[in-house]
Amino acid sequence: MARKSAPASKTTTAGKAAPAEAPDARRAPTLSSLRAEIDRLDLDLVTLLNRRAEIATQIGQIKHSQGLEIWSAAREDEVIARAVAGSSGPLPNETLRLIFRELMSGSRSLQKNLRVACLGPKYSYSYLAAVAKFGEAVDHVPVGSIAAVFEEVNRRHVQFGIVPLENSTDGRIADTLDMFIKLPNIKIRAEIRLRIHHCLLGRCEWSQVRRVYSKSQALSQCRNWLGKNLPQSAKVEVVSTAAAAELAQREEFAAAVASRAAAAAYRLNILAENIEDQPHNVTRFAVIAEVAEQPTGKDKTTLMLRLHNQVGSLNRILAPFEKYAVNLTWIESFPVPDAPKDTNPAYLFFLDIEGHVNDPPVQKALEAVRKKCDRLDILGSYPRSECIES
Ligand SMILES: O=C(O)C(=O)C[C@]1(C(=O)O)C=C[C@@H](O)C=C1
Repeated sequence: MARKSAPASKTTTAGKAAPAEAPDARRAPTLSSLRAEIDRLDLDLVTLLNRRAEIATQIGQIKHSQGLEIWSAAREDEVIARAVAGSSGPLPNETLRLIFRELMSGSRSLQKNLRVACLGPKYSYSYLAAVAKFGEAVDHVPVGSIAAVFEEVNRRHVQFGIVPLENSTDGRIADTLDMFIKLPNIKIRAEIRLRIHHCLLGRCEWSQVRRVYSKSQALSQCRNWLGKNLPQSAKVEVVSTAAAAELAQREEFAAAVASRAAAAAYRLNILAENIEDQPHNVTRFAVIAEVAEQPTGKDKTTLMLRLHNQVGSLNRILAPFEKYAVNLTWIESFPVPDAPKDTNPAYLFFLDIEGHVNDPPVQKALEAVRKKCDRLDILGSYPRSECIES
């Protein structure tokens, strides 16, 4: 347990006079006395951390015996929220969040070694989102495309995948929505709302940059900045921001728009930071898996609907949500990929609603919606999440 520092009063609670203070106790703490105190606290922490890990292992055994999943997004959010609420500083909340994330990542890995796929290479924003949700103690499996993340989950090569759903500046990520159409059995298990700060990375001087590599969305999120500050350079789209950083590492007069973490990983200089046009630039990622999530009490649900190609069909499917007071938080239309070309294009709609599919008002609304559309897929109910820094 944490030891307390020397008492301020010389009188004990029992009213007896305390023994005279040793001369050195009155002196200001020294570097070595403070370090000795930290050494003692660290040993106490190690004991507590191991005790916690033992309990998490027992929980893992119970989960195995009951066929329950090891990872619980809702429980992990709850543990972090409780730690932050119980803190009176001076550690910043973000630091506490990172410590508890790694603590749970470590205790989870004692229960089971999880594999998590994301769009790579390492230090892409998808990779940063994966680390933000699962910590470092999982096998991160960076793959070459969003489609490959879905395939890895579908073939059970990994338990979870991380895919971007939408960006606050740039809108929906078509490659992800397209894969939900192809593999509607894949479920959303959690969301990660990651604040995205882009940097310009390179080996040369800013004035020498001839080409700027990045993922299309990142180039688009920095369009004004790039137009103003690097008007002469060619903008070249590549598969991910981390792939762009790799290229900027190899080419002398190239730069990449990528994360600060990518700068360190690919040994690049940060030529400029926070170059995103909108200061509030957030990407929402989905954690995808084969199995759906249990209700947590503060959930949302993502739906995919195919409408009849008729007047008023969108209106008809929205009415039940109003009737049963189910709040709608996102709506995106997407042309049906396999629709015949000679007719008006048919549209799929992606919708987020508040609540879990097991909640009675959501059930009633969905029962009514199902009767009014061609097809309804429930892509998942999962806990709503806070925005976190990248
Ligand atoms: O509470 C649990 O279910 C645990 O398995 C323990 C624990 C933790 O370390 O706190 C670990 C993994 C889960 O994802 C959530 C929490």
